[in-house]
Amino acid sequence: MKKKTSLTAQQLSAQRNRLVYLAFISLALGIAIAGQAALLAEAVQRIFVESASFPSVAGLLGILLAVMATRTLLSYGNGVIGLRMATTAKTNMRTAVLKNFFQSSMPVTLRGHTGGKVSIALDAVDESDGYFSQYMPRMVEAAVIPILLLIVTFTLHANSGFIMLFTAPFILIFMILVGLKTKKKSEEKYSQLAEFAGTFLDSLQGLVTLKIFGRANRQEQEIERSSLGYRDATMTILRIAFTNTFMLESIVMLSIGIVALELAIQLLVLKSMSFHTAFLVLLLVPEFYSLLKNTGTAFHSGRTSMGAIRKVEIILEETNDRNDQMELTEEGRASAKELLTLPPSIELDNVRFQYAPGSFELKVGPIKVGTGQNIAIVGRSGSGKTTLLHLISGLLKPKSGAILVNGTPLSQKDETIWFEHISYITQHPYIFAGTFADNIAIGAGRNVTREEIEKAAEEAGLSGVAAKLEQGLDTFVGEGGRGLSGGEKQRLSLARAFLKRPTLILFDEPTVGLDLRTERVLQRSIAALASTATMITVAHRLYTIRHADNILFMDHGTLVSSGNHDELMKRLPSYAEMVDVQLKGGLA
Ligand SMILES: Nc1ncnc2c1ncn2[C@@H]1O[C@H](COP(=O)(O)OP(=O)(O)OP(=O)(O)O)[C@@H](O)[C@H]1O
Repeated sequence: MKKKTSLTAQQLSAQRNRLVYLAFISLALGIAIAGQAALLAEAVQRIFVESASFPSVAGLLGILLAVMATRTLLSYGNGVIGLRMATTAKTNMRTAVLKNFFQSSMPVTLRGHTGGKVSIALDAVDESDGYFSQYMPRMVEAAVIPILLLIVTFTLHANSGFIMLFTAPFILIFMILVGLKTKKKSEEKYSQLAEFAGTFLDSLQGLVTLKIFGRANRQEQEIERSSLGYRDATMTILRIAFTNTFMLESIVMLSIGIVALELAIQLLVLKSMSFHTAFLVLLLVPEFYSLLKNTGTAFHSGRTSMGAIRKVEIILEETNDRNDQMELTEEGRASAKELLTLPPSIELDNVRFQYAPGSFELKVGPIKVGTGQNIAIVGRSGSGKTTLLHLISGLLKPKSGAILVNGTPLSQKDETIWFEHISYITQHPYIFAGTFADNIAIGAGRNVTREEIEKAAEEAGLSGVAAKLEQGLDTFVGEGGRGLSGGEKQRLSLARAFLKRPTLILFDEPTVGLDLRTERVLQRSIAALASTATMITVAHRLYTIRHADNILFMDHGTLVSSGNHDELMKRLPSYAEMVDVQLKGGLA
C-alpha cells in the first residue's frame, strides 16, 4: 500500500531547492557569526590590551564592519527564503482546498458547516505561514550554526564547550515538551474557530427568521459563547507561549552565567587562559544560546501552525478519498458519456440509506424506470420521497444496494458527466447575485448567446415576467437584488434546464399553490422538456400524478406499491385516502 506523505512533507519536498539554499546560507551565517566574534575579540585585544593606535586597527575594523554587514545580509536572505516558502506553500494549499471544495462529490459538498469551511480555507491556511517563514529557517539554522559554534568553542576552550553541550539539551527537551502540548491545543483552537465561524454564518443567514421569532438576542449570546470558546483556546496557547519564553530565558541566562563563571575562574584565579580566548568564548556563548532560544520561539509558532496545517490536511483527505473513488478511465468516461446521451433507464436494487445510525431509514427496490418514462413519487410528508430523489440524483450515496443507470452502477459514473445530463428542479433553486440572464446562463456548461438565453426564458415562460421589468433580463436578482416569487424561481430553474436539455429530469413539484396561469406555464414547459427525457417527479398535483406512466407510493421509507393512478385507486385504500385528503386542493 502506498504510504501517504503528510501535507507538510509534500510542501517541503516541492520546495527542496529553497531548503538547500537555506542550509548553505545558514552555514555561511555560522561562519560569519564566528568570524565576527573572532574579529571583535581581536580588535578589543589590540585596542584595550595592547593599546594599539587607530590607524593600525583601521583595516581590522573595516573587515569587522564588512563581516557584520554580511551577517545581516545572510539573515535577511534566510528571512526572504522563508517568506517565499510560506507564500508558495499557502498558495498551493489554498488552491488545493478550493479545488477540492469545487470538485468534491455532492455528498462531500453537502457535509459540514459552510462557515467552518471558509475558516479553514482562509484562516487555517494563513496560520500555516509561521511554519514555513519562521520554523523551517530557524530549524535549518539550528541544525547547522550551533554545531559550528560548538566546534569553535571546543577548539578554543573545551570546558566551555562541555558546559554548552550539557545545558543545550535542556532547551531542546523543554521545546519538545511545550511543542507537543501546543500542537494539540492549536488543533483545538481551529476546531473552536470552525465552530465559531459556522455559528456566525448560520446566524447571519437566518437573521430574518431569528428577528421574527425574537431570538436575535439569544443568538447573539450563542455567538458570544462560541467566540469566548475560541478566545479561551487562543489564550491557552498564548499562556503556553509566555511561559515558554520565560523558561527559555531563565535556562539561557543560567547557562551563560555558568560559562562566564568558569571563564572568570580560569582567567583571574587560575590564570590559565588569555584574555583574548576568554573574551572570544564569552562572545560565542550568547550567540549559541540566542540561536537555540530563537529556535525555541520558532518551534512554538511552528507547532501552532502545524495544528492549522493538520486541519487543512483533514479537509483535503476527506475530499481526496472521494476523488479516488470517482476516478474513471478514459474508456469508462467515453462510454459513460455515450450511455447518458439517451434518456436513461434507472433501476434501484435493494437500496438502503440512513442519514445517521438509528434515524430514518429508506429501504427500496427493486424499482425500474424505463427509458423516457414519466414517474411520479407520492406519499405522506416524511415518507422519504425527497430522499429517494436525492439518491437517484447522486446528491446522496446509498449505504448498500445499487442504482443502475442504463444497466451500469451509478457509483461508477463520473459525477461530472452524470450532472451534465440531469436537471434537478427543486422547490428552492439557488439564485446567485447577478442578472436574470446570468442566472439562466448557469444552466449551460458552455458559453451561450443572448438569443439562446432569451429562447430558454421564453420556453420556461419567464419572458412575460422579464418584459414587465425596466431592464428585462438584465434586471439584478438574487442576494442584494430583486427578490423572486416561488413560481418565478421555478421558471428560472426551468429556463436553466431548457439551456441544458437534460436526458433525465428530477422535479420536486411545488407544494404551495400557484395561480392557474403559472401552473399551466409550468406544466407546458415541463412537458416540453420531458418529451426528450426520462422524468421523475416528487408529485403533489393530481394532474401530474394522473399523467404519470407509473406512480411509486412511499410510506415510512419503503415502497408500498406502484402502478398507474387508476390501478392504485382500486388496489390501495391508503393511496385513495391520500389522494382524497391531500390532493383535493390540487389542479384536477
Ligand atoms: N439531512 C437530513 N438528516 C437527517 N434526517 C433527514 C435529513 N433530511 C431528511 N431527513 C429525514 O428523513 C425523512 C424523510 O425525509 P424526506 O425529505 O425524504 O421526506 P419527504 O417524503 O420528501 O417529505 P415532504 O413531502 O414533507 O418533503 C424525514 O423523517 C426527515 O426528517
